[in-house]
Amino acid sequence: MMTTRADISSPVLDKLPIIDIAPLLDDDAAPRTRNDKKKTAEALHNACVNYGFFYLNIAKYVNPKGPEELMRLGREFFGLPQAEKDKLLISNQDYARGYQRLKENVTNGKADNHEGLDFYRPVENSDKTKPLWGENQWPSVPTFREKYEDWVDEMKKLGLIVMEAMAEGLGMTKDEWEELRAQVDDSFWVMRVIGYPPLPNDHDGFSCGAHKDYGCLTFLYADPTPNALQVFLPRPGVKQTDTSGLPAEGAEDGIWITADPIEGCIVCNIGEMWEIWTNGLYKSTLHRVVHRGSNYRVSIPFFFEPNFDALVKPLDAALRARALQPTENREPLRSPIVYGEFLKKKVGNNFTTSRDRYSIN
Ligand SMILES: N=C(N)NCCCC[C@H](N)C(=O)O
Ligand SMILES: O=C(O)CCC(=O)C(=O)O
Ligand SMILES: [Fe+2]
Repeated sequence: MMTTRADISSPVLDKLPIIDIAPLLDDDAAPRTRNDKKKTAEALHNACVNYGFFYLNIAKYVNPKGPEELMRLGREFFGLPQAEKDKLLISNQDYARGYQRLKENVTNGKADNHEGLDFYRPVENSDKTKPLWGENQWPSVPTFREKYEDWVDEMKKLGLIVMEAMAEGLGMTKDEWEELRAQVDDSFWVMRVIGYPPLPNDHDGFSCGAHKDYGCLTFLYADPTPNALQVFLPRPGVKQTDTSGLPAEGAEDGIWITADPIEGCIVCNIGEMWEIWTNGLYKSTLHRVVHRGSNYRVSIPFFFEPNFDALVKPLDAALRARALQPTENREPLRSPIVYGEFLKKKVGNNFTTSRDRYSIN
């Protein structure tokens, strides 16, 4: 079952896979059910090896009315007068939790053409002078908080469901899964509500520059706007037509494909922690947002991340797979990191306003 990156010059692989999570929701231990779960786990494994980006059909898991309502509430917030939104500025708290004005986010050193509202896992003994340790700032839009908190609960549970299936797909034993589970069972999750006006001056710049997500699994619910989210698929020998959005480390040959919303599905991609856990077998995929349409786009990514204190290092199951490869193809062993420390560095680089607070030069 263990495969390496497949030949992605095949045109069929330009289409991101769609994986139905329904078999993972069934508690029935009947052999048939087990087999369906196994197939789903294998599909996740292949999607992670070949793309790092895929759709999860969650129609059996959430009532579509839920996320539609989140979208409506998000739009209502972004539609408020600037002074109202500014009451929730991240500078009131820990320079992470709260509202960020248009172009306050930075990616690859350039301002992103979006505004956003970020929430993190609440912490005990909150202290707004400590990076990431402040309090969430909820808008006064009626029912906003309760509806979004419901979504957080649903997405946290979904995170564990998908993680367990991925553990199976990677060939982990029950004990190995328990060990991994203990690193993600108190997820230091992040939820963003992002508002994207059209790009100014004939589509200058990026709505969000090319990046990898930081943690484990991103679950993205977006409005139906097409051609906004783009995913980079490396393809040796195929020169990109548009290199401008790429950071240097990812400046390899390949193509950008769009990941347009599909009804009943969320877009899912894996973050850098999966890259470390699998020692590079699963690549965290570069993506960016280039919103050239004339509407105001809203997206709601939920980042299911490891626990703040999780020590993330290559998993034995990934090292077993690595041992099967010819020596010359083996990736060097990744260094362990503590997720929370890694996150602090990332967030410190994220805003024009936060660098001093996070001791970034
Ligand atoms: N996990 C989060 N918050 N993801 C948002 C990533 C957007 C890229 C970011 N400005 C960067 O430069 O890394
Ligand atoms: O808005 C989107 O479609 C993606 C946003 C994103 O990649 C992020 O916030 O990390
Ligand atoms: Fe992202």
